[in-house]
Amino acid sequence: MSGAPDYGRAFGLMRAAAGDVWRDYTRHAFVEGMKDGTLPREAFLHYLRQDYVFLVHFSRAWALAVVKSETHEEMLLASATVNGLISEEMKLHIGICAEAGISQDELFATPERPENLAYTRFVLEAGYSGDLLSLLAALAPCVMGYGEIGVRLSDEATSETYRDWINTYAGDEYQGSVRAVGELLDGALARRLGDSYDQLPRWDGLCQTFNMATQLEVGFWQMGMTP
Ligand SMILES: Cc1ncc(C[n+]2csc(CCO)c2C)c(N)n1
Repeated sequence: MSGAPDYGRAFGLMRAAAGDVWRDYTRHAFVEGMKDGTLPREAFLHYLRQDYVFLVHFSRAWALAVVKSETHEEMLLASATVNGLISEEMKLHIGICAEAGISQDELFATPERPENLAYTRFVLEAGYSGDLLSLLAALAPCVMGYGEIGVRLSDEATSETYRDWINTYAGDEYQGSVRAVGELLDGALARRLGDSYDQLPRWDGLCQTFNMATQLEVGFWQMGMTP
């Protein structure tokens, strides 16, 4: 699609293979509601509370990426992501929830929705039973999708209501980390499978993992619409 940021070759191929599912994710009604400010505050805060729980498990999945790394460079990037998640992204959630009167105790005690559990445990399982490639294929929709959504909403938003959220993902710091994950994915594939990785039988399975994680993102937005 024209105008979408470039996050590397493998991501571009996986995104194209995912077809309409990618669009369902990145242009979900929840996203469009943040764009024009019509998303009810109650839905947004419910989403944020679930997303806090999500980030706890996602941090664990990125920690598993350190375990599954085979080079110092891979370890550096995976560990930087673990740190970014715990010390930056989770703080955004704690801050916005605090402003809305949701205490840390309340936030930390959020009961996990099944759609949330399904997504994070799917990602962790891809990592437990697979190698770094399987794990990164499951992690990529989350990282790149929010990068794409952030950039588009930063251009197209017609309301200031959700500007903090949009700016976090559209910002240079986050965009730099998405490009770095794109390079990690490209490098990890070339290292393990060679440059023609997309011609191998293994590639289909990786695209299926990416596709399933993208569907689980759609389910997560849907869950967000029903507090
Ligand atoms: C449901 C859901 N999907 C994606 C993200 C965004 N996100 C979560 S972890 C991570 C990687 C580290 O930068 C990113 C970008 C989110 N917050 N919630």
